[in-house]
Amino acid sequence: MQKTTIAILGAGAWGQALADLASQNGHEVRVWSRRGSATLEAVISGAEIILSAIAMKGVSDLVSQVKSIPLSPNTILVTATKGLDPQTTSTPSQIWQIAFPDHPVVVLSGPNLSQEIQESLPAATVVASENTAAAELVQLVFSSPIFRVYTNPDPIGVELGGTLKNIMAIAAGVCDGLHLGTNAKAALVTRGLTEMVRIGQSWGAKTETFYGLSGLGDLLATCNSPLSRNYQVGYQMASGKTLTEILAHTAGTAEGVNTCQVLVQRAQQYTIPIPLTQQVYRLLQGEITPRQALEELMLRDIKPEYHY
Ligand SMILES: NC(=O)C1=CN([C@@H]2O[C@H](COP(=O)(O)OP(=O)(O)OC[C@H]3O[C@@H](n4cnc5c(N)ncnc54)[C@H](O)[C@@H]3O)[C@@H](O)[C@H]2O)C=CC1
Ligand SMILES: O=C(CO)COP(=O)(O)O
Repeated sequence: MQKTTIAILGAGAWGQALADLASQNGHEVRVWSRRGSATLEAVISGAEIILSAIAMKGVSDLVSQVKSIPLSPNTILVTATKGLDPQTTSTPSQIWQIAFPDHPVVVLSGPNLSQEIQESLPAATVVASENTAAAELVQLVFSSPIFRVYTNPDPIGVELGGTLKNIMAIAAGVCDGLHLGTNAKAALVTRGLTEMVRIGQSWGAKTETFYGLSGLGDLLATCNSPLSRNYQVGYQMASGKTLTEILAHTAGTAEGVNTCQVLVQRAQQYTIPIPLTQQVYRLLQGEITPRQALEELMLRDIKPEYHY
């Protein structure tokens, strides 16, 4: 394909991996980091695609900074952040789209542990947008023999899959850390997916999106890999460490911690049942031990698996 100019905002593990994938495909890639020497203006000037891969806590501020810089009207905005805004409970793509109503916004999300991608191991991802042409361009830019990219028309569903699975990955880490066995893990991941679907429906996401790469796919990757920072948080909590101790020694961002708090707030507002998320929340708050969280989940009122 034609050489494209891409600005990657965020030089963390994920921003760097995505920058390398685009560079390997021959595109002109410029990376901006808040600690780097290049200005934001210089990095995004003339870029056809601006991709943000920063942590959730910086998204609103970054959006305001980008908004103060004139962009070409065709510039495509891509978000690869997996989190929720604590003030508004909005997703990153919603924040970008509200600030740039006339620009196409694309969500990039999938089972993509950055370390494996940096080792050139094969992976697949999803680029989702209401603007099909924008999603197809981003698909072309990143597709390679080691990175298979699918398009999808449900950006909110794709984004929520990647965001909500982080809470389940914390729970899966606890499950493995307590050596609860394969049956327990299967039950947790399956009921976790049911909870993700329920939350997604309240946001207007399509149910089937959660059964794809960005939902079930990312759930499986993150709940089963010690490379996941969220899984590590749960695993270490099972050994009795406090959240503060764990985060002090965690390299990188475990978004599930913040997402869990925001989701509890949103679930109260919209009356969404979120039993697993509630227990992860209470555990992270230091209100209960991992064993107590397990007991409370197992002793809930018995009920049908589905309400058909
Ligand atoms: N590492 C991975 O395997 C994957 C990560 N993600 C998501 O990508 C996002 C970034 O994750 P990582 O790169 O792994 O984290 P990281 O901790 O390695 O890097 C975070 C980046 O965000 C920047 N940042 C943090 N606060 C900021 C602020 N206030 N203003 C501007 N920049 C700020 C940091 O400078 C850094 O460049 C997260 O939402 C994560 O869930 C998504 C897919 C895979
Ligand atoms: O989102 C990820 C894989 O798709 C990365 O997971 P962690 O943020 O838990 O490391």
